[in-house]
Amino acid sequence: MSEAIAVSAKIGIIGGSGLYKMSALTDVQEIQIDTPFGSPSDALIYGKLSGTPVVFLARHGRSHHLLPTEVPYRANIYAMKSLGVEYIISASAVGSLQAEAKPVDMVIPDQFIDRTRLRTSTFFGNGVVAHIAFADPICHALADILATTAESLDLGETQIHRGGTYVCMEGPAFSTKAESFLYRSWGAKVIGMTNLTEAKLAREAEIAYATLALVTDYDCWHEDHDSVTVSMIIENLHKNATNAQTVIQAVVEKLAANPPKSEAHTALQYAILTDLSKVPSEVIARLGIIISKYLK
Ligand SMILES: CSC[C@H]1O[C@H](OP(=O)(O)O)[C@H](O)[C@@H]1O
Ligand SMILES: Nc1ncnc2[nH]cnc12
Repeated sequence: MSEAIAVSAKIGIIGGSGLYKMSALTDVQEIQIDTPFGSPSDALIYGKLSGTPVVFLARHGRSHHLLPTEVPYRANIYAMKSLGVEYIISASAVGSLQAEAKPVDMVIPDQFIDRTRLRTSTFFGNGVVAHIAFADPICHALADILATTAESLDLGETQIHRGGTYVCMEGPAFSTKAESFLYRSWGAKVIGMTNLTEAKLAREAEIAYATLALVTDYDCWHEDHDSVTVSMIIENLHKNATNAQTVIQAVVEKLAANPPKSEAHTALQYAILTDLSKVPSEVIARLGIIISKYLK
């Protein structure tokens, strides 16, 4: 179970492939948290960005030892919630499915398609049924701040693309050409392996969530890029990581000055179908802070 936690932060940052720390953090503390859903990917790193408290988590661990399937998504989101997080900025490496989004560009997606098969993407079950609305899986207000901020900065050759669909595949192998062409025919913009699962759990936890997707490659559909390789991705990730941190720090400043309202913050209000007074106390205890505000 979580111990008493001395720090809190309203803004969480989840760093994906290539973003294992935020260099500009000050007053840094490592926080080990245990949750009813197991241990997070790594210690949560509490610190201040431009004076604002934030908490950072490396999605695959700081040494990148977790496959996308192995990431403990529920523990990660629960741990963020237990520190008081209300907004999560996710930074993620993606392949581009459209020519206009070129490697080193940034995309702020607004939709997902689920191609995962091996993950638990809900806190509910075991006697408590809830169905969150997920038609708009990304917090518009947070995504708008991400896009507006990124557009206002000089990021060199990096261009910003507002909106687009992120296909979330299981991995760890990259797509076949047939799959890549299929996703293009669906009009999807980018492909990755992590963000849909995280966005669903964040919504259940009533945390606003948006993604800064960092384009590292053209997947395998592009005639000039026959297949995706990790070395190609890493090279572009290094170029992207500095820009991503610049954008995130500026976004944190805006969020701190003017935290937006988000529909995510009341996502469970009409979602829980079960009569919670009939649910065994151990089941309620496991859901803990996810549902505590709905217990009379
Ligand atoms: C290193 S390429 C594949 C890997 O990168 C992305 O990770 P993340 O979303 O955590 O940045 C992608 O989803 C795969 O997990
Ligand atoms: N082409 C790709 N497919 C899936 N995940 C990715 N992450 C970065 N590039 C990717």
